[in-house]
This record gives sequence, C-alpha cells and structure tokens, in this order.
Amino acid sequence: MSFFKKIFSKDKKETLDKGLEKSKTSFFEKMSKAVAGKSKVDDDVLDNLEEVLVTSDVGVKTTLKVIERIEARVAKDKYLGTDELNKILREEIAGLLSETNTGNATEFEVPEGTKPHVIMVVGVNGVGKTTTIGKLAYQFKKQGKKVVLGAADTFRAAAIDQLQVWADRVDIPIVKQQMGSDPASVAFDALESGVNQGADVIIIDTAGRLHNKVNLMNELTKVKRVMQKVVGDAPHDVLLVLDGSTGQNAFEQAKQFTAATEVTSLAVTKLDGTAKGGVVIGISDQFQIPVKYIGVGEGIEDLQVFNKIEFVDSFFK
Ligand SMILES: Nc1nc2c(ncn2[C@@H]2O[C@H](COP(=O)(O)OP(=O)(O)OP(=O)(O)O)[C@@H](O)[C@H]2O)c(=O)[nH]1
Repeated sequence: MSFFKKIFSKDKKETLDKGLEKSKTSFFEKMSKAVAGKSKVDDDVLDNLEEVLVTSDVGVKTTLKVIERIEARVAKDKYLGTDELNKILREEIAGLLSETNTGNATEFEVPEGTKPHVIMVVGVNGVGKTTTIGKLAYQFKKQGKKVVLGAADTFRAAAIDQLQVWADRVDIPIVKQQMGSDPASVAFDALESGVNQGADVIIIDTAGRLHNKVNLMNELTKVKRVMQKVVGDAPHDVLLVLDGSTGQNAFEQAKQFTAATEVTSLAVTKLDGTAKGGVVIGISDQFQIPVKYIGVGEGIEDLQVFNKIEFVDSFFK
C-alpha cells in the first residue's frame, strides 16, 4: 500500500468514525441498558437486543435475521458473555451483509468501457441530491476525469442554481435551461455536449416528485429514452439518493422509487447528523441494489464509497 493510500484510508476512517458518532452513542447507550445486570446472553437480553436494533433503524426484517444468528450462536456456545455482545454483533452483521455481493468497493470508480459514463440521479427534494452530485463530480475530477453536469431537475429554479454553485465550486461545465423546461431536453443537451467535449462522466440531476408515481415514472422513462438517442446504452447508473436521517422513511422512498424506475445504486446521506445510521445496515441487507455511497458530512470530501466491512467495523467499535 502506498504512503498516500495509507494517509487517505486513515482520513476516510476518521471521517467515518466521526460521522457515525451520534448513531454509535445512541446505540451503545441502549445496549448498556439492554444488558444491565446481566453477564450472560439469555432470552431477556435477546429480547432487549431486538428492541435496540429496531429502534436503531436497522429495520424489522434485518433485526430478526441478526437475532436468529445470535440465537444460533448462543445455542452452540452455551455460554455467551454480554461483554462479548458487541464483537458478536459486529461479526454476525458483517456475515449477514457479506451474503450480498455488494458494498465491497473502496475507491470511487467508473467501469471501463463506458465513455461517457452516464449517471442519472434521482431522489426527492431535500435528501441531499445536489450535494451528492457535487461531491461525486469532485471525486471524479480529482481522478483527472472530465465531468459534465446536466441540470434536468427543472421543476424548481433553486435546484438549477444549486447545481450551478457546485459546478462552479468543482470547476466543471454544466448544461442547463430555464426553470420549467423539459427535463428530457436538458438531459439530451447535456449528453450531446458531454460527448462533444469528450467527457468521461456525465451526471444528470432529475426531479423526484413522489406525490404522483405515474408522472414520476413517465418523466424518468422519457428522460432515459431521450438520453438513449445520444448514448445508446445510457444511463449506465441510476443512483437513488436517500436521506439517512429520515430512518424508516428512507426505506419507504427506496421502495417507491424502485417501483417507479430501475434503480441500480443507492447513496445514503446525512448520516453524520443523526442517530439513525443503522438504517444503512437494513437497506444494504434488504434491497438487492447496492449502497454505493454514504454522506457523512457537509464538506466536499465527505461523500464516501460505502464499504460494508468498514462501516460495520466503525459502527460496532
Ligand atoms: N450533514 C450533512 N448534510 C448534508 C449531507 N448531504 C447533504 N447535506 C445537506 O442537506 C441539505 C440538502 O441538500 P441538497 O443537496 O440541497 O438536497 P437536494 O436533494 O438536492 O434538494 P433540493 O436541491 O432542495 O432539491 C443541504 O444543506 C446539504 O448541505 C451529508 O452527508 N451530511
């Protein structure tokens, strides 16, 4: 491992540890109550643990799987001390998540052979969509890639303005039209401009109004169809951005969006400001779609590639 990589990994770990602080404090407080006065993991402790996991936003289905695994260990080991519970949780949750072949990445990367690589970003207003696009663009630019943004969230002027702010900050071109114009037309222009400029990555921001699923579906389908007139197999990635601080609501949004369009990856933001970080464990267990990125702060460097082992290590440390 190079010196640079070592430094980077340390920074990444520190940011992750700090970002998950609220979730961890809340989790460990609940855990110490759950095992108070007990030295052995018994049925009472397991009941309490179940409640801790559910109230930490891990989600009921995933919680039940974790409890089942711990029950199996209790049955096998006969005596399991409560002082070992964190370590066991860490092992069992890592084991559970490793059954899905996703969330193993350690670097921001664009697959070989798709140039331009087109990422269509979806998600409701306020979840951190624009910020995630900006941070992602910054990471790709840092790798020397040519990035172009497309402001196809034309529903609100603020969305276009905010994306412009990020384009300026990262110093990359943006393709936009007036508020209210056809999102598909903006996406078309952005792809055409990106292709002409020899872009490696084109990131398209889209509006996500959930109040009408049929409209949302139609709009996203149209944007995709029009993009394909320029780049036949676009979009290569449909990234759904979810606000981690909304806990179970993020689950609901994931369900609704995946029903409206084919989502290929997830970003879970705002994990730093919340005690609901456990939601990432449930989401990565329950959706067949990989969590690719997590937002652990407002700074430009605070979007991380999600790695389930690093995450679980940080969470249960
Ligand atoms: N603490 C924290 N704040 C974040 C993170 N990601 C985004 N935010 C903040 O969340 C707020 C909303 O982010 P935007 O990127 O504007 O959200 P959006 O989904 O694009 O919303 P609109 O532009 O309003 O449609 C901003 O204040 C961001 O700074 C994160 O990982 N951590």
